[in-house]
Amino acid sequence: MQRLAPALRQDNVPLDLISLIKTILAATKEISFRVGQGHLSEVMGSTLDENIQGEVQKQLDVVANQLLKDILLESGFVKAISSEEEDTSVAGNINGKYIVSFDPLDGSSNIEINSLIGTIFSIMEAPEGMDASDPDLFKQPGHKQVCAGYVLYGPSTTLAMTTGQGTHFYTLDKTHGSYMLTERNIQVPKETSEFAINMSNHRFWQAPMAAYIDDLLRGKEGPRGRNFNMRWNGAMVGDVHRILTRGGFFSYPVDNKDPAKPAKLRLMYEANPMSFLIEQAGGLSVTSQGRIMDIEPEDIHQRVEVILGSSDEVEQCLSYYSGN
Ligand SMILES: O=P(O)(O)OC[C@H]1O[C@](O)(COP(=O)(O)O)[C@@H](O)[C@@H]1O
Ligand SMILES: [Mg+2]
Ligand SMILES: [Mg+2]
Repeated sequence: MQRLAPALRQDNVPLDLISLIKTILAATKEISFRVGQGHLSEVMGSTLDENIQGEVQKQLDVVANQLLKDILLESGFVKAISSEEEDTSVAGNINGKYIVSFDPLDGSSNIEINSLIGTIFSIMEAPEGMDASDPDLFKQPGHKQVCAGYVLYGPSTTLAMTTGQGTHFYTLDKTHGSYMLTERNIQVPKETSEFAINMSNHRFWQAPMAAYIDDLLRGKEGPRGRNFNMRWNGAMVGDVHRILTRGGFFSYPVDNKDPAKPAKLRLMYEANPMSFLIEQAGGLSVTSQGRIMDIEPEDIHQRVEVILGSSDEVEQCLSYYSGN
């Protein structure tokens, strides 16, 4: 079994990028330890503060954010960071080559039920000639990512990561504190009979998504001629991990539940990194209008519709929008 750094060197990943990845992963090892301590850790529970999205932050969100932020800003590798838990981007080293966006804890409503949570990150090169505090540093489409990944704090701590040369799984060996390469070149099967969507929003969806899901639910007797199974983790990291492992369809579509918030997932630190991982594993990741990684961002916290997973099923879903 190979350790992470030699595996990345073998893929000719630049040494400064490897150092940055190792820096992010050092924070995730600490988060993994704290998550594993559960209620033994004094960091469980809620703070009274709300983040910019108006959600009550869990204490663990705050701690995970602080760990990542501190280690990244101290490293000197980054020009700026942006995080779900920071209202604005935070300036780092003016000479830093990279910018990092992250969701320090994804699936935070799962914390108190001891279920799946994770950290999602996305790395791009910083455009030259811009100030470290310039929020426009982050206004680059997802296809500019040089690395993306998540760490899933499940029964084992698993890293899924891509540097543009396939998506690979690594497992944290807690006896040595090292991420070990456990599966190279993950492939998302083209076909699937499993879907993930928050069904409780059905009445708020647009007609094409409702029609697509209704046809899946009709199973063997419906137009698809086979039965479909459903899974929903309430944490995108858990759902995407299942899809990378055995295929599947995932969507958080636009809905009219809250007109001020037609989409739920965040482009910069949820949709873009997951899209890079899924595409590098042969899957598709789109909105009903086009490829997610081609979206020109306008805001570091912008939300976006997400439809991703096994390519045949994503295409099936899109055919309901195009009427084909
Ligand atoms: O509450 P719902 O509708 O089940 O939404 C679940 C979705 O919300 C998220 O948890 C949002 O992430 P955060 O926990 O980082 O806010 C996604 O991971 C997940 O897919
Ligand atoms: Mg999240
Ligand atoms: Mg979060």
